[in-house]
Amino acid sequence: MAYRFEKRGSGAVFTIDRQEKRNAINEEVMDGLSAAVEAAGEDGSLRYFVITGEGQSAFCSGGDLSEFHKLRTEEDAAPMLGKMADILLRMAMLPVPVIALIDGHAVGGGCEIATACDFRLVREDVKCGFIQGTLAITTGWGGASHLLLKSGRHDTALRMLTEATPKEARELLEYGWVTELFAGDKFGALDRFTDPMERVHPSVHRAYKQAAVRRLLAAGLREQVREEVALCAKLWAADVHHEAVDRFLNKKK
Ligand SMILES: CC[C@@H](C(=O)O)C(=O)SCCNC(=O)CCNC(=O)[C@H](O)C(C)(C)COP(=O)(O)OP(=O)(O)OC[C@H]1O[C@@H](n2cnc3c(N)ncnc32)[C@H](O)[C@@H]1OP(=O)(O)O
Repeated sequence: MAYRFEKRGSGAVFTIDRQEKRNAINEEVMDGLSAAVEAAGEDGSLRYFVITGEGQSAFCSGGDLSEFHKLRTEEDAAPMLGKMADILLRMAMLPVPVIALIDGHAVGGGCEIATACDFRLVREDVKCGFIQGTLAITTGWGGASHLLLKSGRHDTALRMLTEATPKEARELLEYGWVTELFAGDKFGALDRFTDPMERVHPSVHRAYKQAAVRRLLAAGLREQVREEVALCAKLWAADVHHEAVDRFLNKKK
């Protein structure tokens, strides 16, 4: 199984479990996350939803390039990009706080997943970044739209996207992307973070979350994500992208 979905106390935790691929997202993980988001949306007892990666090497390394490299054209790429973008939108709109528990590097689509969450708890020595630019594509799962609408700072958001380099967690704390840094056990960090929330009636969280979602939707998040998917799909078809992915996949051969 490429993922796990478990209740943990009053929360639910989705764990991507593909350490050998640095927790890259394939169709199986997408389908699992989609089902988990649906179940979480229907669970009235849930206080928060957490997404994390197994092991300490990577939270998530983005789309599984060995699997998605077979998508060659704009028409091939758009459904895959649109499917994950829709799952992340639904995850972002869950009626409870959504937390990315980042205990390893988060790059490419992994950084998009984290950005779609409400909070990002990040181990202090990991790096995160929208490295898609190094593959001659933009973000294609809606990450830039989530970032640009949620981020207080236009300049740091654009820097993250355009520089396309993984950045130290400490720098991303200054940027406002990291909510809180941690060292040591990730579930200890999660419990310290959720402890104050546990003392507030869950209906309060759900009410604030509803207000936050309403603001994002009013600002056009859904439409912007759709445009982002289309733009990425166009770039996906170019030779320069396929050559960059070839280089990544063949780097050790
Ligand atoms: C498709 C959607 C698109 C989007 O819309 O956002 C994307 O996500 S594009 C994908 C962006 N991701 C990448 O470019 C890959 C990034 N990976 C890395 O930078 C590194 O792997 C890492 C995450 C920093 C970890 O580095 P390290 O610990 O040194 O591991 P390795 O690099 O040696 O990787 C081990 C193993 O895993 C394979 N791997 C890693 N990432 C992916 C991936 N995204 N897809 C497929 N395979 C991946 C890597 O090839 C190695 O395999 P082996 O050589 O067979 O061991």
